[in-house]
Amino acid sequence: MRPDARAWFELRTSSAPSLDALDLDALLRAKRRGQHRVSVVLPARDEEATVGRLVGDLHEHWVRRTPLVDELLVVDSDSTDATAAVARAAGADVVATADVLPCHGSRRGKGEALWKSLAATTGDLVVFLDADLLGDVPHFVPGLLAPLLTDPQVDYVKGCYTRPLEVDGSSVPAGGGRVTELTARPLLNALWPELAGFVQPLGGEYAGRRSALERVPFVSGYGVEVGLLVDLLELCGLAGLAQVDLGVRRHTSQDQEALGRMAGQVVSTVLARAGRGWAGGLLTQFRHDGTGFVPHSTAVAVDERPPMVSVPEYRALLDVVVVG
Ligand SMILES: O=c1ccn([C@@H]2O[C@H](COP(=O)(O)OP(=O)(O)O)[C@@H](O)[C@H]2O)c(=O)[nH]1
Ligand SMILES: O=C(O)[C@@H](COP(=O)(O)O)O[C@H]1O[C@H](CO)[C@@H](O)[C@H](O)[C@H]1O
Repeated sequence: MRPDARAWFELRTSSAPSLDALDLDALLRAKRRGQHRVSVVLPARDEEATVGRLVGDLHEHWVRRTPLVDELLVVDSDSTDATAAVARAAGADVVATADVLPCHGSRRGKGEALWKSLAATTGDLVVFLDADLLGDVPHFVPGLLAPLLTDPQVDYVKGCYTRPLEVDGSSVPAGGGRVTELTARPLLNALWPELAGFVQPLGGEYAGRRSALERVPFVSGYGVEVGLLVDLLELCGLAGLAQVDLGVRRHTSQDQEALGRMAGQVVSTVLARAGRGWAGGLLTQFRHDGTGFVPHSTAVAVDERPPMVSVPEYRALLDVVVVG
């Protein structure tokens, strides 16, 4: 690592305490002192199998028992299953991506759900968690919030963790984060070496100040995490970014072909931010049909939404919230 990345890694990497070691009173005092409002957002597409337990845990710990979270929102991203009903029954508010800022239409992708969530929440601190997380993860929320509640210089916090890989229902202790290890990390080291200290640049668990999040574009698909990292580096500087060790992160994994398409979106975003671009924006992959290889192409061109602060309807919403 370059000296600046190494210095950042030493200074801005912290560890989240376990739930029983957490000083909840101190956290709540910091929240009150800063007059903070906390929104937790779960983007979800077809997550009925996992979203209920996850939302139930979060609601029990951080809404019912301890008022750390003021809004718990699941953004239903074109689900075809019972994600919305399961999430609502477990205690979350639920909104369909298409129903937020409808005048701006609706695009496919995780980043679209995250962008729209800014117009569907009111917290000055926003926590994002994937909805396919497995295991006990309530400590992720205070872990991600702590740097924002205690250090005014920090605007954005990424979770980091070890990443087992779920294969055919069984879990192997390492091997997760395939796009991170095989695509994002080499590219970021090459093009933004100051970001080399991020352990999980693509991780789906992160938190930020609304004042920063609303000033950067949101890539509509899976390029959203790498896009946010590069754009927030520019907006906030490396000193404004932090990471917190959350322990272990397990989630439902996709197959290699799907991750190839995800990697295509990540590469497309990196090339766009590096001032290059992907001519044609098409990724060609191959399947074998028993007699020969069959090519099939997927569009991976970057599609992104502008900084939310530039959207008139969003500013009108904030005026209402401020006045109201
Ligand atoms: O179009 C999409 C794709 C994904 N997701 C959600 O974004 C999170 C991460 O997506 P996924 O699990 O597909 O990625 P992985 O974790 O496998 O990298 C999950 O909560 C998905 O339900 C979403 O809201 N809209
Ligand atoms: O980190 C990664 O390599 C990918 C794939 O993880 P796995 O190999 O399925 O554990 O997962 C992340 O990347 C996506 C794109 O940034 C994020 O949207 C996901 O939340 C995150 O899980």
